[in-house]
Amino acid sequence: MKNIGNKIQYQIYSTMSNPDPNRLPVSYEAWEEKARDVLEDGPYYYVAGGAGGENTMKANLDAFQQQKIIPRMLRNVEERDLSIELFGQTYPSPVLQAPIGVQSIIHPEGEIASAKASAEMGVPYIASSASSVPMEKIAEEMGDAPRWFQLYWSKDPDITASFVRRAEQSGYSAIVVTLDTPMMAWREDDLKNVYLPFLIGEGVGNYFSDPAFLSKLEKSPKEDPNAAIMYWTQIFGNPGLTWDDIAFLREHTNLPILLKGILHPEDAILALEYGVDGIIVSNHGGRQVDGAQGALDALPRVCEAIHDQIPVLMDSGIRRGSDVIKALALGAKGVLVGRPCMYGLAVAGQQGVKEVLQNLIADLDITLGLTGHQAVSEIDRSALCEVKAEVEQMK
Ligand SMILES: Cc1cc2nc3c(=O)[nH]c(=O)nc-3n(C[C@H](O)[C@H](O)[C@H](O)COP(=O)(O)O)c2cc1C
Ligand SMILES: O=C(O)C(=O)c1ccccc1
Repeated sequence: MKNIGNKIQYQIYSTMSNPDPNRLPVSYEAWEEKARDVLEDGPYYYVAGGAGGENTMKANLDAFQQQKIIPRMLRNVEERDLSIELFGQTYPSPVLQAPIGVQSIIHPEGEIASAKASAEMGVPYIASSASSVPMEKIAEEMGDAPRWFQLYWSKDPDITASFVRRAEQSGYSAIVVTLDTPMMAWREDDLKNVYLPFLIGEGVGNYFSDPAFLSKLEKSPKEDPNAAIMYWTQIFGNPGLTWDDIAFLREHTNLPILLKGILHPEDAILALEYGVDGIIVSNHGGRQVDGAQGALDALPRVCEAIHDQIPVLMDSGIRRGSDVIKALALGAKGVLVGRPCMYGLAVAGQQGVKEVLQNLIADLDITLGLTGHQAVSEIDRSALCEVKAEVEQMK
């Protein structure tokens, strides 16, 4: 992805004499607005909404606004390198697609369209446990392109073990365990709209194709869909988990294990003690604990606790290239992008997701150069204004 930003800018400006009347949006805000036009209330608010009064959703964006970059000059930024290394693999940029379930409510091609867009860009796709289609189908469509599997740790250990085994067998190269969603949060929009996609059989593709899940049913999901959905609601989450359960996962996979949803530095230390391979600082896009700290604000203390022993990624609020720079400056090795891709999917399927990713990476590349960096690996705290930290110390 050398100098992708200049190439994309050139491509866009070269259409000046022949403008496309059906051009897709560029800014995050315009994608969201268009998605609002094409989606019904239920699915739109399911994606766009957050927990409670959406204070954490706002805190995620505010945290990025509060950090300021100080660009450096005269540093030869003609050639720029966006690539990163994680678990022995090189990825073309520090951007990954966040795991997002139930994408069939957003677009008929759902996860297949998003995964193929990822594959086109070489952007790792993190397939959700709650995907509309089985993980094997996503894998098949992606060929050799990089992909990770996100695990919702079921109350039934047989299903958990089976998911991990299936992910390994179908070429996923890391397991992301989401810890912040052992149950669905209080989401006021969904309660108002009386909208929960699983109750209409969406987002259960991995479960309805799982031998361990199916073996617990008296009748197949085809014969008795309601019974299958009811059983799903009983086994989906596992609020009883503790740190000691991490050993169970270790016994069942050799893949790198990342914990998603860490905000507290002491949990970061526990993650190290329990031997996981990476963590993802996240508040689930403000969809779980309303009032939780903005994810970017949680990042520095978590990184201090981790001390570079394992990679720290982050998500929740990444919208533009400068947001990626800020996250990397505060210690993240990479970032996950959630809602922006889903608005791309709603508006224009695979092409929409591809353009969202492409534009974000192009913006990142240009901003990298303009801030005086030749490579994302060079970015550190010195890229940011320390005013905020100084003010905090004075308090
Ligand atoms: C509609 C929707 C569904 C999601 N489903 C999952 C999921 O299945 N598993 C998971 O770990 N996170 C899920 N997330 C959270 C994302 O992985 C990610 O943490 C969040 O979207 C990042 O914030 P952003 O949307 O501000 O980029 C979901 C988010 C949205 C918006
Ligand atoms: O909606 C979500 O945020 C989410 O993580 C989820 C949980 C279960 C199934 C699908 C998505």
